[in-house]
Amino acid sequence: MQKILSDEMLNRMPKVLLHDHLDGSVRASTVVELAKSQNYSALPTMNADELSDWFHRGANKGSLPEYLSGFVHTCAVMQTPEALERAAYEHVEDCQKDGVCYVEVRFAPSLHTANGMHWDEVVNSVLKGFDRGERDFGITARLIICALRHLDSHHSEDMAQLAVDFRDKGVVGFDLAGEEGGYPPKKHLSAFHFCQRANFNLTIHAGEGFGKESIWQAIQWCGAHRIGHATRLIDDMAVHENEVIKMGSLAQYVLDKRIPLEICLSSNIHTGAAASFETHPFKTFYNTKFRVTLNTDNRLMSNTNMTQEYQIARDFYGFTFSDFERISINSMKSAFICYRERCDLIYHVIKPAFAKLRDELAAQEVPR
Ligand SMILES: O=c1[nH]cnc2c1ncn2[C@@H]1O[C@H](CO)[C@@H](O)[C@H]1O
Ligand SMILES: [Zn+2]
Repeated sequence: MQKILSDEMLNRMPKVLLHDHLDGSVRASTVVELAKSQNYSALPTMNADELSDWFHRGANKGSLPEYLSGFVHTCAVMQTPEALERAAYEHVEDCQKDGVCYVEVRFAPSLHTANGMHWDEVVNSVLKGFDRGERDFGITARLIICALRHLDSHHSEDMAQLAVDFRDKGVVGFDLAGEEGGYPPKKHLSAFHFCQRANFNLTIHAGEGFGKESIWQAIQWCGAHRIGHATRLIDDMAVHENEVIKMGSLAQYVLDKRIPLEICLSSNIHTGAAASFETHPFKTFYNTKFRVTLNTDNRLMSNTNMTQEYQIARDFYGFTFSDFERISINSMKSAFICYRERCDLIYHVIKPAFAKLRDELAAQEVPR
């Protein structure tokens, strides 16, 4: 019989988080403290709980541009090396408390130069926070650098170069983020080609605020190895009674090449990429054997964490212990660290922890 998976057990499952924005996940209390110390007076409230609600209300309007509007404030208070290091350090701590064993955090360095920091200093400060966090909390944190899709191709080329420059210091990938409609990834081809020639990792936000064409461009023009969100990939499939009965060539390609999809359930509801958890295509993707991963996107704006995303998978899609183990392992397989490190984490961290939890579950009294 199916055992009940408690929230506490979901929290303790070793989770792998591949899509999590630094500037969308900073603690509300930290935003308030930084604002006070920096005399930043534009926050709507100086009360951390109210601020947290305010961010979430602003994000939960069913549109990506509205969702993104709150980032002005988090970025405004992260303009010094100390503030960035603190946010990065706390990020690792929060992930560890959430049962995450490996996290790839992303952010856009160009949003942190308002007070004159150079990109190198920006990136170094975040990596310093991760280093300290890794030592104190015993989990692994790596960085992905985002270019912003509404800026020009010189900007994305600079960010691609920056990411590759830091490849041996903790940066593992390059991404394109920001408003999707009207800003196709193809506009930043030179940055992606630069990364490809450097044998570097690429993920691209696509199929969230725009349709499947954006996913197609991200993969076939830009060479993305993973897709951020990919929600609208469902538009390339004919579904009847929850079964995929026909697939277009793009969906078939994504399935056959095992391209990982960085699914962000709560965030998708907030931005309007999906209307509800019930109608979200995640379960269809999972049942059809797409390489899906579960992610938070923005823990502050979407008022979530990994345990909560796992709760949603349990409550709305009937996920079992084995499903969660598969998701954690598949996510780790999809990470941007090297193969040996991925295997190490799978065989020495994830599998043993799931084995222990499985024993605990087996020891639970079975109702007669
Ligand atoms: O769901 C999203 N879709 C697209 N862009 C996003 C999303 N969440 C955050 N950002 C954008 O990425 C930047 C760097 O972290 C953020 O400042 C925000 O503008
Ligand atoms: Zn994102």
